[in-house]
Amino acid sequence: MVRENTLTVNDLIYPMFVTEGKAQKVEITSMPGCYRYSLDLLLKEIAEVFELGINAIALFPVIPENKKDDTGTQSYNPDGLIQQTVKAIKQAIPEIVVITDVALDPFTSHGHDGLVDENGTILNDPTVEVLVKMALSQAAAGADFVAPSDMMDGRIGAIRQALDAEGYINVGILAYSAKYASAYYGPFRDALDSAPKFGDKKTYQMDAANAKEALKEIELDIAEGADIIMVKPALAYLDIICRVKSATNLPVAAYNVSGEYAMIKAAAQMGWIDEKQVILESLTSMKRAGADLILTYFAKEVALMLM
Ligand SMILES: NCc1[nH]cc(CCC(=O)O)c1CC(=O)O
Ligand SMILES: [Mg+2]
Repeated sequence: MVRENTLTVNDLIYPMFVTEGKAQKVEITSMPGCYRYSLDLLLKEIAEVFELGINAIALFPVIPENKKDDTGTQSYNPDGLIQQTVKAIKQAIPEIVVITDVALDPFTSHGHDGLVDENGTILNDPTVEVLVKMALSQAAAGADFVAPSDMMDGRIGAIRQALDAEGYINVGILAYSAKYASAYYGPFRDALDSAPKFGDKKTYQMDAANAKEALKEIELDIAEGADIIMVKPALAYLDIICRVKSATNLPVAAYNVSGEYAMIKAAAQMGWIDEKQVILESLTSMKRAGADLILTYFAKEVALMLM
């Protein structure tokens, strides 16, 4: 009766990986229970999770090496993997909310989230121009939200302006506003073969030691038109979720990332923890910290647990 926070399936957004081809369901070694799906099987899985009450999915593409290049040109191909996938999902299940990732790393041969010069320096403004084209191509395909996970400065305002100018006034922006340069993304980068080929993402993702900086980042994205702001990762950043929640009335999302998922799976496989209880406790802690929405690879398992 006096419980203050209750995790529900409505809080969950399910990140899903799509790959080219047919009849593909390839498990991600470092993320047991997570798969790269080809579109035909992805649609079946989405129908299943929608039935379980999951109302929103976040899509991530697995792009073959031979389609990657230094400028991520496939990212804004109107007939690209993500664009085709969004169209097919909205045709099959129009009610499910489809959130697309806006960042160049799955599409660049170097694996960085943006364009880089010969010294490996990220080129913020030229990258924003490409991200705008990417977001427009996703909106044209039917995405409900575009989710810039790149951390370039000014990309939220530029994307908002471009979406509105092209008439996509109802396409929302889920901004990865406080995204840290985290080692917890390892398994995800395995899934997409997208680890940076040189250097790291510390020049554009945040320093894990900083909290006030997150408040500056969300302030900028809110002023630029973000509809939802995100803190990422989640479990080691509950204090950031809490500070951010107190600083805004916008919905706050938390991303329970691949490394957090993999750790629980590994400990559970060793028989060292009660997996279901640890999953529920971890996600409830994110809600307690202030998360209104949680992107989590546990979404389907939790939906089944909460039935
Ligand atoms: N920019 C791409 C992106 N979008 C989501 C994640 C990580 C998600 C996860 O680890 O679950 C990443 C990887 C990265 O920034 O390197
Ligand atoms: Mg920013």
